[in-house]
Amino acid sequence: MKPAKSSPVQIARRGLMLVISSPSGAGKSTIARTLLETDKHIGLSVSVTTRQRRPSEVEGVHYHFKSVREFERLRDSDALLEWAEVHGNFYGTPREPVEQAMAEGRDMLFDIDWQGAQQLQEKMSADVVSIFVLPPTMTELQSRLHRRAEDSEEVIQTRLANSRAEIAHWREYDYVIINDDLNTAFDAVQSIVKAERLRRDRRHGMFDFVRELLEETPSL
Ligand SMILES: Nc1ncnc2c1ncn2[C@@H]1O[C@H](COP(=O)(O)OP(=O)(O)OP(=O)(O)O)[C@@H](O)[C@H]1O
Ligand SMILES: Nc1nc2c(ncn2[C@@H]2O[C@H](COP(=O)(O)O)[C@@H](O)[C@H]2O)c(=O)[nH]1
Repeated sequence: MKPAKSSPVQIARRGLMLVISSPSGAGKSTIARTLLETDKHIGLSVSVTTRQRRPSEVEGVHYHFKSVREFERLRDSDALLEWAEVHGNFYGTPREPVEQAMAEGRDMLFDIDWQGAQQLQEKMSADVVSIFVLPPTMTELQSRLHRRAEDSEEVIQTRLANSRAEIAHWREYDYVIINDDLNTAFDAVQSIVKAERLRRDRRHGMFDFVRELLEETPSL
């Protein structure tokens, strides 16, 4: 006999944590921004940082800009889910908005480095899907940092010097994409999000089915 038709899902599906990392200038923030604009079902985890605000950045939208003292206070009171020193500044993910989003089944995007990705993977591996973005060439990476024209030459050189060590972590990610043509790279990210949501929804829907299956004829 076939099991009874499954009833509506009882347990809330947890949100997806989409982590995107790359060396500076490879284009992860551009891809992330496009995803946030086109997909209303994903929100951005707004990090705290001790870095200087760039001319184009808005407090509370791109980052919460903090002094080192304020950052240390947040870190030491366990208000950060993960944190790292990157290119000489501190960055961290506020814990509370993430835990709330996950519990409510809302998907979240994290534009964080490999150290942060490792920490989230250790703490919340079941919820994390990670993508590493590579530049097509190192020359193009350098050109993009210059064309962006948001950082001093000294900062650009520091970021370029750090890029090889960052790229060395590519294998730790679930997906790796090359951001040569932006549309192609963005399509790949959209496909990943779609597939991962489908996988989670299907697995989640199985909870009720399996429960009913096992309850169907208890004597068997
Ligand atoms: N596929 C692409 N082709 C050409 N330019 C690109 C492409 N993707 C992004 N860019 C440009 O490259 C520059 C760097 O991109 P972006 O700021 O997104 O990099 P990032 O990886 O987020 O860097 P960071 O880690 O420093 O924040 C920007 O000026 C952006 O417009
Ligand atoms: N571990 C974390 N890394 C973060 C976080 N927020 C941003 N970042 C990463 O820092 C570098 C530099 O960013 P930029 O905005 O100064 O160019 C980049 O790799 C970001 O992904 C965070 O909360 N935690």
